Amino acid sequence: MRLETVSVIGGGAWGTALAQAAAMAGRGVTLVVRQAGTAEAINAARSNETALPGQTLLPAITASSDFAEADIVILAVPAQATRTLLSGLDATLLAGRPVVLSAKGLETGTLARQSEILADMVPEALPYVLSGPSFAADVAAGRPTAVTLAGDDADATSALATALAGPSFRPYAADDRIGVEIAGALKNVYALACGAVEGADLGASARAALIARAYAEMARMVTAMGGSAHTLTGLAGLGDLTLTCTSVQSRNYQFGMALGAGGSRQDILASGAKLAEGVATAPVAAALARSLGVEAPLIDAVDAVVAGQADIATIVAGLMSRPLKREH
Ligand SMILES: NC(=O)c1ccc[n+]([C@@H]2O[C@H](COP(=O)([O-])OP(=O)(O)OC[C@H]3O[C@@H](n4cnc5c(N)ncnc54)[C@H](O)[C@@H]3O)[C@@H](O)[C@H]2O)c1
Ligand SMILES: O=P(O)(O)OC[C@H](O)CO
Repeated sequence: MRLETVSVIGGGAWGTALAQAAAMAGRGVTLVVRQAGTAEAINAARSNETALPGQTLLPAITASSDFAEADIVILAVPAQATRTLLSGLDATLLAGRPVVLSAKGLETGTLARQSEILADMVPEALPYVLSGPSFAADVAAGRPTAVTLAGDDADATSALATALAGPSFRPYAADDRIGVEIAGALKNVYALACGAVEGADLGASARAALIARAYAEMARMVTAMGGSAHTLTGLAGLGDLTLTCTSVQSRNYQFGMALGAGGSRQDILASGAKLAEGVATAPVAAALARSLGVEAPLIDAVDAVVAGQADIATIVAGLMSRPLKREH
């Protein structure tokens, strides 16, 4: 299959960074944004100053408000926007082509993973999931980054990984789309919790304990969903959980810090917080855990705090007084 040209749909931080990564890999790239004026501004400045300031875009990138035909399509809009986005695209331009899903979240209402949304909307597309520890600013600046790229056909996934790999961007091919998607969605929920630990000044020991118990909870969720817990030993699991749960640079972590300091979801959003996917995913993950019969006290805790149903002190007291049990 020809893998020369790439359309990245979504002109935010991540879409811009992935466009840059694809250009570094030698691909010809169209960065598809919603407004013609935005495309003109990006092309004129050779930079997407609103979404990813200070990054000069490579010459192989052209911004456009039209979705043109490409060998590889990368979707990089927020998880809650994927269905709307797909409903407005010409499905014939996606049929039989690799469509790389890069949003990290579960859909409100349907509880769907990103690739389930794609299967609903464009069943003829070939789904791939890209996830792992990767801040947009790092990727765009050419700092070393490694991610997981999961797809159903091993040879085709390796070929796609090769087409997107560059000197500073290293995709590892994998086959567990479910595990990778659940890991990417849940790490944002746990990053809210870890940020709250920092915001409430509960200490580095509490944060490390939280990360370890989050990993165990994530493994229960992935297994119940039909994925492999082994996937979590990789970049999309341990890698991204570590990055997002320990970095003030993470938007989910920042949102959690504000919650931990006593802010309400409404106030934090009103103060202009950046996209924090865990906020929408927490209640979906809690519903998913309930539907699967999976014990998920950490997801439930984040859900309760985000919904304003419990304060941090009450949540911590509740978690610390759960019946003692064996670790494994
Ligand atoms: N920023 C990162 O470091 C990073 C890294 C890995 C993954 N991600 C994931 O990428 C996804 C997008 O994040 P982001 O950082 O780019 O967010 P962002 O807020 O910077 O940008 C989101 C973009 O999506 C566009 N958009 C929203 N709804 C749309 C629609 N219906 N149609 C077309 N465009 C639409 C917005 O105009 C905006 O340009 C999230 O799921 C996030 O978890 C982000
Ligand atoms: O800034 P965040 O919290 O959305 O995290 C960005 C990436 O997902 C990190 O891998």
